[in-house]
Amino acid sequence: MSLISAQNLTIVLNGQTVLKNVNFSINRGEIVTIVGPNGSGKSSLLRALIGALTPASGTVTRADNLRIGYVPQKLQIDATLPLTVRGFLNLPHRQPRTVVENALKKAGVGDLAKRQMVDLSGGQFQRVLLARALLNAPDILILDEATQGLDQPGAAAFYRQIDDVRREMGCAVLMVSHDLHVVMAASDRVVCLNGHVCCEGTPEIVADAPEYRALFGTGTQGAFALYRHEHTHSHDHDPDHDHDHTHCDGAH
Ligand SMILES: Nc1ncnc2c1ncn2[C@@H]1O[C@H](COP(=O)(O)OP(=O)(O)OP(=O)(O)O)[C@@H](O)[C@H]1O
Repeated sequence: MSLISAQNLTIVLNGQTVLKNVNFSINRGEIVTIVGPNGSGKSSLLRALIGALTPASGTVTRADNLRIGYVPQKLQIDATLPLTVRGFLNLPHRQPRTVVENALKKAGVGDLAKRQMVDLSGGQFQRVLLARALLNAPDILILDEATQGLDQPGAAAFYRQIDDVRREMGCAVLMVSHDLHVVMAASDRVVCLNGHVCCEGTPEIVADAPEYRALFGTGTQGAFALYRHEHTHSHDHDPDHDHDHTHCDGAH
C-alpha cells in the first residue's frame, strides 16, 4: 500500500483551479520529484498531501500513523534572537539529547549543535532544517524547494545527503524542485506538473517527453547527463523494467 495517494484531486484557491484531477501516489522508500513551472501547483499539491489544504473534490489517503518530516523552502529566524542549533531543535518540544545529536549527524552537521542559528551558512541552515524533519524518524520526508538560495554544488551536496538519509533510514522522499538537472537523475520517478500531471515516469522518460521539453526546453539535458555521470550511487532497480511503469500523456 502507498504511503500517501491522491485520487482525482482538485484544488481551488480563491476561485482559481490550481490543480485539476491529479492522481498521485508514493510508496515506501521511493524518491519522487515534482517539477513544474512557477505557479503550476507544486506547493499546493504538497500541502494537500500533508492535509494542510482541503480538496475541492477528490481524495487524499495517508497510511495509518504515517510520520511525515517536512523541510520548508526557507524559514525566517529573528537575527536578534540568540538561538543555538540545539535550542532550535528543541522547539516546540524538548527532545532527548541523543535524538537531537543523531538527527544532526544524519543530516551531516553533527558538529554544529552549539552554533548560533543566525551564523549558519545557507547549506548548513538547510541541513539543520533537515535534521529537524528527521527528529520523529519519518516514514516520508517532504521537501519543498529546500535548496533555494544554494548554488549548484551546494544543492547537489544537499540532495546527496538526502539520498544517504533515505538509504540509512529507509524513508520515502517527496520533493519539489527547480534544480531539474540536479535532482532528476537522483529520483526514482519524476512528476511534471502544470495544473495537472502532464508527464510522469523515470527521469529519462520525463526528460525526453515532449510535454516536459515544451515547459523546460532541452537545455537541461547536458547538465542532466553530466550529473548522472558523477552520480555514483546505484539504485536497486532495473531501468528497463521501470519503463513499463512510466507514461507521458499530453492530455490537458
Ligand atoms: N493561498 C492562496 N490563495 C490564492 N491563490 C493561491 C494561494 N496559494 C497559491 N495560490 C495560487 O495557486 C497557484 C499555484 O501555486 P503554488 O504555490 O502551488 O505553485 P508552485 O508550483 O509551488 O509555484 P512556485 O514554483 O512559484 O513556488 C498560483 O497561481 C498561486 O498564485
